Amino acid sequence: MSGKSLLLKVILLGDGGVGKSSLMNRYVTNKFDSQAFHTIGVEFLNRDLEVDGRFVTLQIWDTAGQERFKSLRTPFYRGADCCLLTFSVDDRQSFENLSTWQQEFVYYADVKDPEHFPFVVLGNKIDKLERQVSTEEAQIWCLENGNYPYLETSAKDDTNVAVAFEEAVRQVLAVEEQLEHCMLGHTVDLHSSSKSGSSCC
Ligand SMILES: Nc1nc2c(ncn2[C@@H]2O[C@H](COP(=O)(O)OP(=O)(O)OP(=O)(O)O)[C@@H](O)[C@H]2O)c(=O)[nH]1
Ligand SMILES: [Mg+2]
Repeated sequence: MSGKSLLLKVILLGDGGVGKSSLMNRYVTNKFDSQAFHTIGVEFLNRDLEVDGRFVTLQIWDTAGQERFKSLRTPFYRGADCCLLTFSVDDRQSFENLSTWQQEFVYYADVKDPEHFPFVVLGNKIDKLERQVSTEEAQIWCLENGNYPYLETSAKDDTNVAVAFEEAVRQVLAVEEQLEHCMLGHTVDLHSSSKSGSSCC
């Protein structure tokens, strides 16, 4: 087990009102406000956690989903280690906008290798009785758009909230491990006469 704490920046994106601030506040302060105000620009909170023996400080960046705040949020995308694409299961439009959010993130964060970037998709407000998006179609979207993990959450009931942030950490650590593995592979190649090497990078 490594004693060093890793600082990871995760960013919550998605339409206004889907529950991004509520998820962050539930996770960090264990509070829920049924009449939360829209976010203006960005806010962030930190939380320390341990995942699979690694100590991590999670820096959670909560962004304003409303279109009029676009120029206030996009400068903060750079340097994010993971992006949580969030929609609300009772709001079909917020689900249909996931691709737009994904593209906006890749563009403004200047992601060099979008295919391997760790996105996690969250379907929030599963405590609501009337859904407009089924679990199956959300899973299909995730499968077809990059094989992203999909989690259904409720910031109100505290369902899967910690699991969602832990999954974000796992995704980042998995990419990091893959990179380390590739670098090791290349080191071995330098001393090898064989042309066959690791192809994972
Ligand atoms: N029933 C239910 N309501 C929720 C849940 N999460 C958030 N809400 C409510 O939905 C509304 C919007 O939540 P916010 O967390 O402010 O949404 P947001 O995504 O941060 O919105 P912007 O800041 O405008 O981007 C608030 O009234 C919350 O109380 C949830 O899991 N279940
Ligand atoms: Mg907000």
